[in-house]
Amino acid sequence: MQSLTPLVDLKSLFRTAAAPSGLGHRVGPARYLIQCVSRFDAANVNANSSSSAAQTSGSNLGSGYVGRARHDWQSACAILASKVVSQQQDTEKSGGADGVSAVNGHPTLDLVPIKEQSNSPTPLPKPLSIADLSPAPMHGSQLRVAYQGVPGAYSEAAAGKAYPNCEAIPCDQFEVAFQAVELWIADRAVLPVENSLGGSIHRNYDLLLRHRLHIVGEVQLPVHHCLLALPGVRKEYLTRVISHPQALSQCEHTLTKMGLNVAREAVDDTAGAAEYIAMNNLRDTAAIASARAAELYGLQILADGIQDDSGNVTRFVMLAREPIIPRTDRPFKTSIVFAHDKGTSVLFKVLSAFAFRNISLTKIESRPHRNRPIRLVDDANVGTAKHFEYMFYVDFEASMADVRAQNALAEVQEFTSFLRVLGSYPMDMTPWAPSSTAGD
Ligand SMILES: O=C(O)C(=O)C[C@]1(C(=O)O)C=C[C@@H](O)C=C1
Repeated sequence: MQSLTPLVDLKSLFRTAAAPSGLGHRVGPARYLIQCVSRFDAANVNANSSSSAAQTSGSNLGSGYVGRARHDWQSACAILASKVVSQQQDTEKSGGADGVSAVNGHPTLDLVPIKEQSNSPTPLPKPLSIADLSPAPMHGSQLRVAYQGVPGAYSEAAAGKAYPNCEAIPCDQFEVAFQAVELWIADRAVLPVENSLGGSIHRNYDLLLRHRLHIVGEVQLPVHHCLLALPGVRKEYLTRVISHPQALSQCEHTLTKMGLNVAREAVDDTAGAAEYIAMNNLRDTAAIASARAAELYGLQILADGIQDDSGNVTRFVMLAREPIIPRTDRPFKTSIVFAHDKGTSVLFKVLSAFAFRNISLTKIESRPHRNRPIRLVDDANVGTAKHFEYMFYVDFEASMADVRAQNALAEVQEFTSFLRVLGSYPMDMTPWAPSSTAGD
């Protein structure tokens, strides 16, 4: 009888996110979570109770975030990120990490590692209590989901679609959203990776590789853009349109057709553009953003549905510290990234490993190989050729629990010098209808 052995060491292909670095040896993740999350919770509750929460349908993403809570969260994230670095440096310098004072002039969170008991020469280890093990009291039952942008951003809507009852946590950069999950401040991150008109969001491909989070799901969000301005502002007054670069590129033709040949300026996110206009009372500037952003920041909708195509969809991935267990009872997708020392010549072989097994690829992306961007080739003695080096990202339609996918990856492993499974996760199969455009 033939014995079936797994062809790929699945464990080695999935890499797990580590506990917060620099703190792990003194404060375990659970204790770390108690200290930082409970502070933020207090700030959040205060802010939420003092502002009226405009609820999004199907989720509890309210405007309560707009005021203090968001500011608190964003400074908390910045402080936290710099604190981890400064703690690491302090620990390295002094061989110990006692108190941590203000960072960048901000008042700090209480993230000080637990001190040894000074009156006991040989402190006994303290038994774990149930409180050490259960993060539930700080979290409530709500999942905390980090996204890039401010309330009203499409990423916030994507977080609500992915996790309908979540507490959405705005982050000012993609990198901060990754760190929020790694540092146990958020449970998940929801980040855009590609848009049907604008293409890939390269930054997130690079960050997926740099960080150790796992893709645990995907959501596709129809993106319906509006042109927003202060009440009373007319199209003729505009000298500038601001938005996220993806949103600007998704509306380029429509803006031109509308006669808006004014300056385009890129900002961090669509809703942030709307907020900026409102905060600075800009009567010559319009933002491309969602109708929810108009509502949150008190702007009027000058034009509705200005995306160049009615089928404007952005695909987001959900990220977690742990992978999910792949299944075969529903359609799954798997995302991998690979490279080879001998450059792009292996690409055909890798792709054929999937073709042979009738596994469809849904996406292929290449990014510069940051560790070794250029390879010098000098085989003809006529100067030195320079080859650019790439990392290849491939999504394919199969679960890692499917033996076809395991065999394909075993083969891919033979052809590559680096291979990592970024995640195996359920495909977003929600029925979808194109949204209307300004021309309809
Ligand atoms: O700016 C926002 O609202 C975002 O959520 C970001 C983002 C993106 O990065 O592509 C998300 C969806 C749209 O495609 C436009 C912008």
